[in-house]
Amino acid sequence: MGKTIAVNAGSSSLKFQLFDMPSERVIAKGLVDRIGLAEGSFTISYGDGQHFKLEQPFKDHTVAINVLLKELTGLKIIESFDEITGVGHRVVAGGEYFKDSVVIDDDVLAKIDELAEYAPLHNPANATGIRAFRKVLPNAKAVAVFDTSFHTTMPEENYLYSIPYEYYEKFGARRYGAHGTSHRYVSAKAADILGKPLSELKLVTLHLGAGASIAAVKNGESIDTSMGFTPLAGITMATRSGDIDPSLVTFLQQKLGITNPEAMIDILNKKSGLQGISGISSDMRDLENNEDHRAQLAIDIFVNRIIKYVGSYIAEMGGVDALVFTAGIGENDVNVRSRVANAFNYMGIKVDADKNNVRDKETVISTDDSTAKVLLVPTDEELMIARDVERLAK
Ligand SMILES: Nc1ncnc2c1ncn2[C@@H]1O[C@H](COP(=O)(O)OP(=O)(O)O)[C@@H](O)[C@H]1O
Ligand SMILES: CC(=O)OP(=O)(O)O
Ligand SMILES: [Mg+2]
Repeated sequence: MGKTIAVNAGSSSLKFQLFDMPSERVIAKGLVDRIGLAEGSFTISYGDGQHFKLEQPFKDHTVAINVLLKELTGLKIIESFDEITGVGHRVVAGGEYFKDSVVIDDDVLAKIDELAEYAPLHNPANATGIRAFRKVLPNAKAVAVFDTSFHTTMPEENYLYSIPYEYYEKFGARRYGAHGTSHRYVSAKAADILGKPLSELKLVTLHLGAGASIAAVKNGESIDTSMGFTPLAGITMATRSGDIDPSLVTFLQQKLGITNPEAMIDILNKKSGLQGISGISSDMRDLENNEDHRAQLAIDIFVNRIIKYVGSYIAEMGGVDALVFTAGIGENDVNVRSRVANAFNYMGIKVDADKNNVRDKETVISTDDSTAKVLLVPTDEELMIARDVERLAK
């Protein structure tokens, strides 16, 4: 019995939820945004709809965590740090080391550091978060929950690239995927909504946030997913290119006079995607209300890449029982959901326009006669993380 904090450290943000366990009651949740920039903000909601907001710069994750814990006691959300007995950390890349969540020790932390190249925007931030919490809460049980774990069931033919086999054996060069905790959560919820065992379902889960990925979940297992060796691959994202011809990397390096290959990968990670195509914004909300041709083109490309993956996963599984939309865009964007799902009208999948006119709510949005269900399931990675802390603390 105690309180568990689930931490989702991004490259420039820190999301968290504080749970009372094992009841799973959410005591507080919030976000530290724009870490490392001149203007940062910290918001927290707790109690019966109470809100707190602080605007100040956050130099790094350690500062963010210190402020977070100070405010939790200051606002009397907790009396003392000792009440927090568990800390669960989202870690994006677990490589081939981690098929499940683990209690964090020095060896685990060293491996998370070692895997920085497998998720350059995420693992270093995740490791910083782990170290900062260790300092402040040295007695709490710390657990790492990996985005890649859920995808370790992929068959060889889907996780291997068509490159010399020895590169996989020697260097671990393969597809690992990401967002697994979210794909796992929404798959289980989808089975509940459909009233059928997960072990008998063919699902395509669409995690469409700033980072975005699609998974083919067959009989409860991930059999394929759009992200690759790193979270740069797959569909178009907020600032990431998704799939491109790898020859473009060296071609553009030469054209742009870039000698450091990491600088080129940085462009593909941070200056591409919706931002790169539109030249306006990486945020779908800004693009939808903008009539500029390139804003609309960015959305068209985003939708087109999603449709290609969904179609290929339906073919790969030999059918589909449900398409499941989640994350920032998937939970809120009525247009993207209807454009993607209605692309499969030819096989009898249909979205009901009225039912689809919702945001952020667990619901069925397909017509009664649709040949597969279309679902909206808000994700909850933090709850899954807290549950794993509880499981491993025993
Ligand atoms: N009302 C909305 N309509 C369309 N897109 C939205 C809306 N609200 C949020 N989003 C999109 O969701 C994204 C953030 O999703 P989120 O799942 O929080 O991503 P991440 O965890 O990768 O930061 C934003 O970049 C924005 O494009
Ligand atoms: C893996 C990944 O892309 O995560 P996020 O969507 O949180 O950036
Ligand atoms: Mg996310």
